[in-house]
Amino acid sequence: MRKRLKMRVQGADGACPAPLQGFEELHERYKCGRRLLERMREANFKEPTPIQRQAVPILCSGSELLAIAPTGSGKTLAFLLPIIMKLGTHEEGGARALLLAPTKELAGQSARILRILSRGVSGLKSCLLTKATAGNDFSKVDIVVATPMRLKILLQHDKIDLSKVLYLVLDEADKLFEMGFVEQIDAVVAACDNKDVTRALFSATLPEKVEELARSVMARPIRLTVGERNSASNTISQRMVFCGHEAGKLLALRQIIREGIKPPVIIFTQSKERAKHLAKELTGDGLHIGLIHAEMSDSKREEQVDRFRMGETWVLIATDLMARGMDFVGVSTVINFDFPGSPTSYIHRIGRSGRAGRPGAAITFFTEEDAQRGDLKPIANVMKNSGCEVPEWMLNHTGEKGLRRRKRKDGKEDNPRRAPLDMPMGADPKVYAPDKKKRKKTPRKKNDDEAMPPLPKKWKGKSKSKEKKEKEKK
Ligand SMILES: Nc1ncnc2c1ncn2[C@@H]1O[C@H](COP(=O)(O)OP(=O)(O)OP(=O)(O)O)[C@@H](O)[C@H]1O
Repeated sequence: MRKRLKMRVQGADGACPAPLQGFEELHERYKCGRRLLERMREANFKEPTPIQRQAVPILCSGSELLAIAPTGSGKTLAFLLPIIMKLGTHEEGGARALLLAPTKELAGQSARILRILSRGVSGLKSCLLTKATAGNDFSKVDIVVATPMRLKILLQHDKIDLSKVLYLVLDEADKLFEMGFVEQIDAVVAACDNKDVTRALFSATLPEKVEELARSVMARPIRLTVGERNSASNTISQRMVFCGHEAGKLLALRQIIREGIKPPVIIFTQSKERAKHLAKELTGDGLHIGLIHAEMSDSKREEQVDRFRMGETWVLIATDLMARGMDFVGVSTVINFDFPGSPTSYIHRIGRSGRAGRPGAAITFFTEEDAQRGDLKPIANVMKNSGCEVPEWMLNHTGEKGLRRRKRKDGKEDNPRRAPLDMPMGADPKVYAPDKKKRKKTPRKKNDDEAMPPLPKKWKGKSKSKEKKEKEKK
């Protein structure tokens, strides 16, 4: 079965459990309750996807796991099922499973699926860590879903005990291990110090360097790969559209819309400024436009996600904030209005369509400057590897000396300077492009999740560890 489903297992020393034939087998093999199986059927999960067939038995057997499978291939259920099955029923005394995700939206989405699956099934209590829930009593919760920064601050204030955690899952693991998050991840991994903890890392992409880092927090994991490493889902048809210069992009977009495009659609820009500008340009075109970026308040972001999910908005203009993990049913097309900064970013952005085996489409705009920066070749290679036709010149085009995109020291993607969307045709982009040096800097948080609320008054008392020490003294 592994060969047929393009699954590869490494590091198991011949001890990898057999893949599942079907969900029913979970009852015989792992005593999965009938109600959970029923709930899955109700949710239309009839047959396991390849990653679920193999990852669920690995996690149920207690092995640590590094799982890499394409976008939209069902990784969420692959880590939620073993947790729900293994934790059984509600217990007080501290969280026994912890899910980490890089964005609030993704954490919220996983928490939502967890609630749907476990409601009325096991009595397990889960909590999504947000500003509003940060003061909760986590000793009464079985499963915590969080972003790393928020959790690290709770740990620093001694407001959560992770020593009972038996399952630690890092979703979109490569993003979590990017510079900026490493310190928080280290703190969380160190706090999950139960000797029986099982750690699992999931993503659609795992660059080799990041894999080394990821392995440093695990003990002899099994490495499971489904499909080709670092490739796009093969249900997405992909094409690039040449727009000349920045000014040509709006024209190209309106042309595509005029030709008829089926909603829902997601359009990615490289920055919140450009997302806002594009939304303004398209308002009045008769489209139902949504907009989401990291500068918005939590409630606004939530509202935008909900409206898009319910079909109230047809076109969601977004930054890379929405590129990871978000699952909107039936997104027909993803448009990369601004060229993605890396193949990883490309794979995740376009992976918002073509999910759960459905067909999807991705259109990527490029300008002469994108080609000069040498950005085309890596993306063209991803397209070719997933079976799309790509012109030969793109696969060989390495950009122009002196104009190539520079790599930042911290490994993060650097956004190139782009002329504004409303620049007149034929105008000199250098005149219109904002000068980086002169651009007014607004004070920015290191990353979005650092917006931690001040400690509620009731926390200002003794920390748990201080209380413990005092008790021990007595
Ligand atoms: N066994 C199944 N049968 C049918 N649909 C499924 C099954 N498992 C998951 N799905 C559906 O597939 C879609 C994608 O699942 P999920 O969000 O878990 O993908 P993913 O692999 O985590 O993607 P990404 O890499 O983008 O985060 C969801 O809509 C989910 O409901």
